[in-house]
Amino acid sequence: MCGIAGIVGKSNVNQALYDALTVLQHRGQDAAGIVTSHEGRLFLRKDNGLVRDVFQQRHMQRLAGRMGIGHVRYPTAGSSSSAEAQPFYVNSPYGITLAHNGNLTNVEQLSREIYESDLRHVNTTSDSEVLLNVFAHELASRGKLRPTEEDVFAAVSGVHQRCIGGYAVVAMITGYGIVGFRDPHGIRPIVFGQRHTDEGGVEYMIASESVALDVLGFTLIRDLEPGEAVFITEDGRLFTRQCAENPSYAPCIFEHVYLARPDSIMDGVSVYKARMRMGQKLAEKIQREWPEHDIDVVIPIPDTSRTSALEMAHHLGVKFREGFVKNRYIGRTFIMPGQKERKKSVRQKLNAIDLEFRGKNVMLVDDSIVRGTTCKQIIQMAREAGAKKVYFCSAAPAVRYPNVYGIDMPSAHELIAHGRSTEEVAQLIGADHLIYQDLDDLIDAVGEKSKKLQQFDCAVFDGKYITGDVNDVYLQRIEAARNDAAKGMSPVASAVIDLHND
Ligand SMILES: O=P(O)(O)OC[C@H]1O[C@H](OP(=O)(O)OP(=O)(O)O)[C@H](O)[C@@H]1O
Ligand SMILES: NC(=O)CC[C@H](N)C(=O)O
Ligand SMILES: [Mg+2]
Repeated sequence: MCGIAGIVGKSNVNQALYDALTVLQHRGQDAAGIVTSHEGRLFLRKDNGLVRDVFQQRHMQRLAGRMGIGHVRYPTAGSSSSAEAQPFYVNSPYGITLAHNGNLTNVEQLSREIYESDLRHVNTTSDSEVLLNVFAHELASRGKLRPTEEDVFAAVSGVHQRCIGGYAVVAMITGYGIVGFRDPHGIRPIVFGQRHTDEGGVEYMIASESVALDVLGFTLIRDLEPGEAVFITEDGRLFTRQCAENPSYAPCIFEHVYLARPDSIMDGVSVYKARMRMGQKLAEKIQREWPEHDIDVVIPIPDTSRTSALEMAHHLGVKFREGFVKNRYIGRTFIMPGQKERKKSVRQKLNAIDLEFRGKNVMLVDDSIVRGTTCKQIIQMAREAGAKKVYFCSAAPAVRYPNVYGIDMPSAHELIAHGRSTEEVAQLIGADHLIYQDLDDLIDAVGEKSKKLQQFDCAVFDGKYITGDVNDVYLQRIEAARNDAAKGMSPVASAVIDLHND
């Protein structure tokens, strides 16, 4: 998951895009970028680092223009080199820049096609640069000097026919406008909204999560449907079109578990409320399967599990206490690139308040257990703080299978629950008792109040990949290419062939 944003405004959009990326920072901490367009010229700034580190005042001053797009990156393909920071650029046709959240599963075939049939050159190993070239080729093949919305939507249909995987995209066509589109299963999220300027004009924004619209004073119009595209012209006219032949809703359920901010509304569902229902269902499971429990206190593992832990404690009728204090200057550990960094960060990030643990049977609650980095250390910290018994609860089911649609979990063997029973995981992490949410309960927690959400991409829990093209051979290939050890090898840095960027 990365964060994407695009704005067509009535005055310079650089500051608004910067603010939007700051709000979306939880979706990617590795690199950030913004490109704006002014009188047919593009202005780009992108690099590795957090938003606040990448953009200095001199960069902001250069980013002139009333429309632009931005990106915060968490790599799932290629390398984490700054050459793969987004947005990406191609000069033909029109000058197109693109920012992508997701991951393509047929990128090897597409790369071949781009070179052999489309006669295009791609200079990095990023799937997003491939996606940009597919879109550019489809738009070029319309053969128009001045593209209309019909041409843009036809190009998106071409992308849907060729690309497989998860993708939520914003792309800027220099001199024409900004297009946003979503893959035909709606795996990755994307919304759009509007705000009125004091002069009575309307500005439009496209973003990964509604919280970015909220914070910038835009009102949410709606989510893009799976397969749908929205095109906003530079002069502020908005068009939408369904561009896929057989679209179906199967959004990634992990957005609700961990990725998204709780104050976002996704596909009509409040992430906050979905997490509360996860907590309630966990409490019901404990009451059902362990009615004689002796839990003295429920303690969340900050940050993401707070919402479900509070609700779980309430429904269990057990005290809720904040037993861990989080260092507000440390970001999310799960989306850090290497295991060494992740491990170190847990200790730096969380510290126990001993008096909440001493002599008690504590139930620690996290939103999920993925590699087990967090829970192993946290359980040890709880014991060191004097807990009598340490129980552990996960608001998501066991993560047993890789993700291939935009979350960096490529290697089954790095997942602590892969091929292991709940008891085996409990032993490995050192818990006296471990409880996972049932998948049906998670699905109900997210979808029960929604008519359109009957299906989700739950591949990390059940191994069923919604795009139908993911088999063992593919999984072995990405595991070999992207496991932690492989990523740790020094990458052959791609040269930056790009717009001026300093
Ligand atoms: O089993 P693991 O591999 O450790 O992954 C799971 C943990 O990682 C995430 O926390 P993170 O620190 O990324 O973010 P948060 O502050 O939003 O909870 C998640 O909330 C779990 O705590
Ligand atoms: N997490 C994402 O959405 C990543 C987007 C893209 N696959 C990249 O690696 O840059
Ligand atoms: Mg966490």
